[in-house]
Amino acid sequence: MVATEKDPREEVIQAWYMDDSDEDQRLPHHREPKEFVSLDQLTELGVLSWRLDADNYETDEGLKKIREERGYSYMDFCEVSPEKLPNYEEKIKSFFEEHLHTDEEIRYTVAGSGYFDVRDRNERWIRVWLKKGGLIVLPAGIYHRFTLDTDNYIKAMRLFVGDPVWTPFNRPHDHLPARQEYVKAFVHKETGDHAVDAAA
Ligand SMILES: CSCCC(=O)/C(O)=C/O
Ligand SMILES: [Fe+2]
Repeated sequence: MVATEKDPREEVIQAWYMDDSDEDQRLPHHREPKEFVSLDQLTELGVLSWRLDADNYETDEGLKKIREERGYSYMDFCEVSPEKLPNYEEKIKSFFEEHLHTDEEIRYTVAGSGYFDVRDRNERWIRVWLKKGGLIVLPAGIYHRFTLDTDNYIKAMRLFVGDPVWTPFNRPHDHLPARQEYVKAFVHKETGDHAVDAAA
């Protein structure tokens, strides 16, 4: 892609640093002034992203290629809304608890939208807004959480390598190998000639 062309992913995936307010978790929570985070910055944290054709996911060659290359053999759908999700209040509360998984969390929005919040290297929350057509991979070991936005609806495809394990490990779970590997690969990694870490 030429530098002046807009990245098509940005139409369905946007990210920004969050404010510190306790208002409704479904609000955007932009800082003042707004502080956007690029998809390249997300990649630096291990968060990968694609834009796909959500109206044709059954036949989409782009999705097929990602699944083949990354070994995503398992697929199902998770619909989150007050009407569709059993035990909605309990589930939405647990999705918004800061947690990690010992495997990647792969979510592809085929309808609606929602916020996946991830911690950066300095423990600041980045809000990642995933709309229809956006696919993200959160790496194993990254602390994150999920909430609906004010439209109150998402239908997400969930992908996994082999039999799925959805277990959330609520923070703190720093001793888990998945967390230690994440920290080594993305928090304490060498960038240029100096190490960047949370204490910097
Ligand atoms: C839209 S998928 C529901 C959220 C979820 O599965 C999860 O693990 C969030 O971290
Ligand atoms: Fe999760």
